[in-house]
Order: sequence, then structure tokens, then C-alpha cells
Amino acid sequence: MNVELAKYTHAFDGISKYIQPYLNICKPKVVLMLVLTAWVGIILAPESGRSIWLQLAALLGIGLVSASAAAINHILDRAKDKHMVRTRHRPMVQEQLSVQQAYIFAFVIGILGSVLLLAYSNLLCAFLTVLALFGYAVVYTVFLKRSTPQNIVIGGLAGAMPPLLGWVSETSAMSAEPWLLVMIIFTWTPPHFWALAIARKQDYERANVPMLPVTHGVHFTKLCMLIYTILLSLVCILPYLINMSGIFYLAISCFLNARFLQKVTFLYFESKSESAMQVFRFSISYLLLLFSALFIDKLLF
Ligand code: HEM
Ligand SMILES: CC(C)=CCC/C(C)=C/CC/C(C)=C/COP(=O)(O)OP(=O)(O)O
Repeated sequence: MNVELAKYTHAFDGISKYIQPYLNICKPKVVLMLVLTAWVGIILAPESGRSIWLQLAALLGIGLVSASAAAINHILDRAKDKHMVRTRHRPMVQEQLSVQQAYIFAFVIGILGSVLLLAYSNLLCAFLTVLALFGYAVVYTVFLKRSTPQNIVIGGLAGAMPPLLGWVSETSAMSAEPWLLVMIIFTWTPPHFWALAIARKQDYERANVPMLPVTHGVHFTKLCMLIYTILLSLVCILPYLINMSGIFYLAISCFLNARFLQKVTFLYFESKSESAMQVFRFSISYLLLLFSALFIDKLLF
């Protein structure tokens, strides 16, 4: 019996060791958050009568294409990732996967996701999702990231697209409302990322990546974070003002924005690098809670 169990455990270890690098290059936690924001796009879209299975197929399609974009980013960034403490243990740097294996994997899941969107959503949704992949994996990773400190502002648009993708998967058409949700993520991205970039400034210097704290200094970066956080607080009121969301969303949103503003203001006036990491971690909880509030507001109130 024990020998049998040991055999199964060994086999399981072998399989998970084989799968783990593939999973890691997909940035699974980021993709889960992207899928949550796409789901909110689906939930807030006008009633379309599409079944829950079609909605799940759309989310799976968006998730797979996003994971493909993340995998391509890991492949193309492997030389830079080698120079950064935060990223030097990644599968492509450690050569746990060959470039060919990773490209085949990214290609297969990218195609699978696109086919799911074409089959169970619509052409516009599939097109916009592939456009977001191209925006992140090629425009951001290959060009912007290496050339301008505005890289994450412009490139952030690709990561902000999922609520629009979710909405379009339901309606087959673009309208103004989902763009508000895109604007929320778009204005959230600079304080989210620059907090980490301040904490990991030496990493980016070593890898020769022109992130804002490297090119314009930490103080200027904190000022820009503050400006974007103020903008974010204002943008967050818009879903309530146009009646897309109700008072529950507004209350949670005001609370979260007050906390975010407080943390970023505190960071602006002090110099400890742990505070930057705290802001980064908070930014993730912030987005999770904000989009959960949009979701709950629509379903319960
Ligand atoms: C250009 C835009 C963005 C940039 C440059 C950026 C950058 C980063 C970086 C460098 C990390 C740290 C990853 C690590 O620890 O290895 C991170 C973490 C994270 N980001 Fe972003 N991000 C962006 C947009 C987004 C978007 C749009 C979302 C979701 C809607 C998102 C969700 C997350 C989450 C959930 C984590 C935590 C991942 C973990 O703990 O493993 N990010 N981001
Ligand atoms: C289809 C679709 C919605 C595509 C979007 C895909 C996607 C994974 C967006 C997330 C953005 C992100 C994590 C950027 C960090 O890249 P980085 O290279 O600056 O960070 P790193 O140094 O941690 O790799």
C-alpha cells in the first residue's frame, strides 16, 4: 500500500514539475485578475440572454489569450529578466523551458483562446483580444518598455482592455460605458506599477530599462503617482454618475480611493522604500475589491 502511494506521489511530483514552468510563464495571478475584470464587463453589459456556458467560454478565451501574451513577454524579456533580482528565477532565465517549447505553448494557447472567442463570442471580441495581445506582447514589451519612461502608461491600455472585451463578448458592439471601466484600470496602472518600480529601482537600472524612477528620479515618480491616483478617484465616480452602478459601489469606491490616496500621499512625503512595496501590494487588493464591488452592486442591488 505504502509502495503504491509512494509511486503515485512520485508520478504526481513529476507531472507538476513538468507543468509548473508552463504555468509560471502565464503570470497566473495577473491573468486571474484580468479575467475578473472581463467578467465584470460581461455582468455590467445589457442583458443579452447568453447562457452562463457561453460567458464562461468567453472568459476562458480571454484568459488563454492573456496567458499567451504573458508567455511571449517572458520569452522576449528573458535577457533583461536575467539581470533583475525579482525575475532572475523565472523559467526562461533558468532554462527550464527552451525558447521553442515556450513559443509553441504560447502559440497553442493563443490560437485556442482566439478560436473559443470566434466560436462562442464574436469576431469583434476576438479581434480586440488579439489586438490587446499584440499591444502588450509586442508594442509594450519589444518597443515601449525599452525606449520610454511612459512605457507603462501607453502599454497599460492593453492590460486595461478586458472589461471592454467582456462587454463586447456579450453585445457584439462597442459603447461608451465599458470604456469607463477601461479608464479605471488605465489610471490605476501608473500608481500600481511605479510603486513597484520605486522599490525595485536598482533592478531596472541594472537591466537598463528606462522606468520613470530611473530616468526622472523617485520624487518625480511619486508626484506622478499622486496625480494619477487623484485622476483615478475622479474616474471611479463616473460609473455611478451615469447610473451604471449604484450606491453600494460608490461607497466602497470612495473608501478604497480615500485609502489609496492616503497611502500614495504618505509615500510622497516620506523616504522608506518599504512604503512603496506597501502601496504596490495595496494597489492589487484595491483593484480586486473595486471590481468585486462593481460585481456585487450589479448582482445584489
Ligand atoms: C502595463 C501595465 C502593467 C504593468 C507594467 C504591471 C507590472 C506588474 C509587475 C512588474 C508585477 C510584479 C510581478 C512579480 O512580482 O513578478 C505586477 C503584479 C501584479 N499585477 Fe500588474 N502590471 C500592469 C498591469 C496590470 C493589470 C492590467 C492587472 C490586472 C487587471 C495587473 C494585476 C497584477 C497582479 C494581480 C499582480 C500580482 C501578481 C502576483 O502576486 O504574482 N497588473 N504587475
Ligand atoms: C489579451 C490581453 C488582455 C493581454 C494583456 C496581457 C497581460 C498579461 C497584461 C498584464 C500587464 C503586465 C503584468 C505587465 C507587466 O509586464 P512587465 O514585463 O513590465 O513585468 P515583468 O517585469 O514582471 O515581466
